[in-house]
Amino acid sequence: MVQALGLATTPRASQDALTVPSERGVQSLFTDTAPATTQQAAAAALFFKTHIPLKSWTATEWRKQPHSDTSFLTPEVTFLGRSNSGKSSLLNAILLNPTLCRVGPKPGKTTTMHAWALGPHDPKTKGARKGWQGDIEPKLTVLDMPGYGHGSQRDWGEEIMKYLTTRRQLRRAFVLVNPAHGMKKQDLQMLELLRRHTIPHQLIATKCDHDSVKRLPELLFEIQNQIKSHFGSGKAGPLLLTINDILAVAGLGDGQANKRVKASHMRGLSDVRWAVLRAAGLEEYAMALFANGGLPPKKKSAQAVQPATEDESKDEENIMAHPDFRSFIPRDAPEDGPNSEENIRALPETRRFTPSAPTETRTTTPAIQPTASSTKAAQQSKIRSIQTANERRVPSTEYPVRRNPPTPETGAQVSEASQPPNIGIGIDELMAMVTTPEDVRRAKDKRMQTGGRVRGPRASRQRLGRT
Ligand SMILES: Nc1nc2c(ncn2[C@@H]2O[C@H](COP(=O)(O)OP(=O)(O)OP(=O)(O)O)[C@@H](O)[C@H]2O)c(=O)[nH]1
Ligand SMILES: [Mg+2]
Repeated sequence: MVQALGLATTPRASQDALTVPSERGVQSLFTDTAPATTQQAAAAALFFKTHIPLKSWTATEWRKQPHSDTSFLTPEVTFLGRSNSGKSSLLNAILLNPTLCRVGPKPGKTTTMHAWALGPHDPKTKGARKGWQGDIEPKLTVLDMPGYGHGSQRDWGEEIMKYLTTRRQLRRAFVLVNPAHGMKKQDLQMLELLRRHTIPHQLIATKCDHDSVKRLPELLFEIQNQIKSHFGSGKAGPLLLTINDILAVAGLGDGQANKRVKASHMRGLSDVRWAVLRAAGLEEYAMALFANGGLPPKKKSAQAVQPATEDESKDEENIMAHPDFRSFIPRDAPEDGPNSEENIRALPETRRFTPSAPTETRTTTPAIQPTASSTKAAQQSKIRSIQTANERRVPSTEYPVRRNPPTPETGAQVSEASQPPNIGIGIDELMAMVTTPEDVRRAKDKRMQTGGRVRGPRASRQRLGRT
């Protein structure tokens, strides 16, 4: 059962086929999702090594993608955070390409959304890769976002708000926070927004290599306390489970743009990579890829795609058997062995995680039976559509699933536990988070009046007595 609960009981194999840089220096604290085992870390590293990022879209192009496009189904994860929190650096590090996203010491380096589609194509020809049987389909899209807060663009709020609230294939938003600065107002507002729209999210503490690293546990507790005191324990309680784990990364930048950072200085990347794969539902794929020595995992035969059984609709049992069962343990679960099955079963019913009501597809869509197709390509696409349809039948129970409001046609209801708390935040509030160049200039003026040092032409003019 321990394994079924997703605990990291697998001893670290000393002789793994693929070795990954030692990244365990900074441990993730508060992990309800078990940290990646050595094998999982290696599988994740192999996935990002074999799936090369290609620019998929930028800025507002996401709106133009037709729904029939295959990219519509490609899972997406995004990286959010204040300007200069290290989003682009983290992306470069996990995607193993130090020059992919522009990085700079000044806030506001990234000015628009960039989406990278990760597919198993040849990086030179961008076509099919040898040994991959022509498969170039992107498996995952990762997004680099402009930062909010100081130094950001005025149009940040509106566009990204629209993206976040309407993008259906968005599987998880990683919110990056510098623990030395703690949770700022904008970060808490961002969490409110994510909760309100039940967008799965997870915190990542960045730049943990600085002096702050010695005080890291203390700083992370502080972050957790800030979140707790901000949200309280009311109706938002169950949703607190979505940010149970704070991952920590370090050594991803040195203050100089595009300078290669030594891999040995990086910490915590494995856990982030694994979390990305988990968010996109690619763990099995990555492990199969790893087991297959970096070649495409063997596809399941059409027969292997079974229709959902009646048992699968029993949510309670599904949750118990779910490898991420630990994610559902409420924060204030009994202290003594909180992850033991007895303790979880001992929790009152109301305290257990209740999954949302069945999706419209589970009740209305019959399981799709595969049929023989004439061509291989047609067969493969058929299998894919069956898998997708069947996957939709049982929604992910790890995080509250975002869905449309219940419609009179389908009658689908959203259970109370998954109802977003009624926290008011809209475009206006988000716009207020954004600092304009005027704001920055005004802040500089203020600092000058109060005797603060200001750099730049105005300061030089002042020094030369020309003002
Ligand atoms: N020391 C240290 N510096 C880091 C780390 N990660 C990023 N940096 C530095 O922090 C600065 C900002 O990094 P970016 O990746 O550009 O930050 P960003 O969040 O993308 O910033 P915007 O694009 O402005 O929103 C750069 O100078 C990086 O070199 C880290 O883990 N440790
Ligand atoms: Mg950036």
